[in-house]
Amino acid sequence: MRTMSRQHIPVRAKNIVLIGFMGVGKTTIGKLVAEKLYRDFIDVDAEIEQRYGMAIPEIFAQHGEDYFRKIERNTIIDICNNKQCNIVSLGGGAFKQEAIREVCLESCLVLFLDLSWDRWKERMDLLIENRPVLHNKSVDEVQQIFDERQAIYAEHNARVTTDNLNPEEVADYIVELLKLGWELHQPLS
Ligand SMILES: Nc1ncnc2c1ncn2[C@@H]1O[C@H](COP(=O)(O)OP(=O)(O)OP(=O)(O)O)[C@@H](O)[C@H]1O
Ligand SMILES: O=C(O)C1=C[C@@H](O)[C@@H](O)[C@H](O)C1
Ligand SMILES: [Mg+2]
Repeated sequence: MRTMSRQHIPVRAKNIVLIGFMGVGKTTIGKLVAEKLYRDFIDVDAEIEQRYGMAIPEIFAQHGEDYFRKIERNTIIDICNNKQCNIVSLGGGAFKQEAIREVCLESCLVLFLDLSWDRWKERMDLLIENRPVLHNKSVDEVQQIFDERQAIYAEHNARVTTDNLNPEEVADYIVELLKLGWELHQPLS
C-alpha cells in the first residue's frame, strides 16, 4: 500500500489516537467513540494479536517484552502511515517509545485518557490476568509504574479526565470535543 504523506492531513481526516495507562478505558471508550462517529475502530493490542496469531500474554511469555515493543512500534507506524479517519486505541505502554510518540503526534490527534491513581486502584483486580506488565508486582510497584508513565502521556493534544464518568459519558465528551475542533478546523491543543 502506498504510504500517505503525514503532512497536510486535514484535521477532520486525522486518526484519533487514545493514550493512557493500562485499564483507563482506551479500548472500551475508543469503540464507543467510533460507533458514535461512524468511524472504523482499531485496537492496537487486538490488531497485534490478529497479525501475529498470539495473545499478548503469550507474546510476552514466548518472545519477551522487547519483541512485543518492536511489533507494537511497527504496527502503529503502519497504521499511522496507511489509515485516516480511524479511532485508534493504543496499548498502555506504547507511548514509552519515542518513535511511536513522534509518528502519532505528527499525523494524528492524540487524546490522553486520564484517571487518578485512587480510581485506577479500584480497577486493578479486573486487569491483572491479561496485562503481563502487572504480573508479580506489589501495589506499590504498580503505583511506581503508574507515576513514571505520567511523563510519557504528557505529550498529547488534549487531556480527558475520566474520574467518576462511565464509558458512555467519556465517549460523549470526546465526540463533543472533536466536533468543536473540527468546526474550528484546527487540532485541539
Ligand atoms: N470510565 C470507566 N468507568 C468504569 N470502568 C471502566 C471505565 N472505562 C473502562 N472501564 C473498565 O475498565 C476495564 C479496562 O478497560 P479497557 O480494557 O478499555 O482499558 P484499556 O485502557 O484499553 O487498557 P490497556 O491499556 O491494557 O489496553 C474494563 O473492565 C472496562 O469495562
Ligand atoms: O502498559 C503496558 O505496558 C501494556 C498495556 C497493554 O495494553 C498491552 O499493550 C501490553 O499488555 C502492555
Ligand atoms: Mg486496550
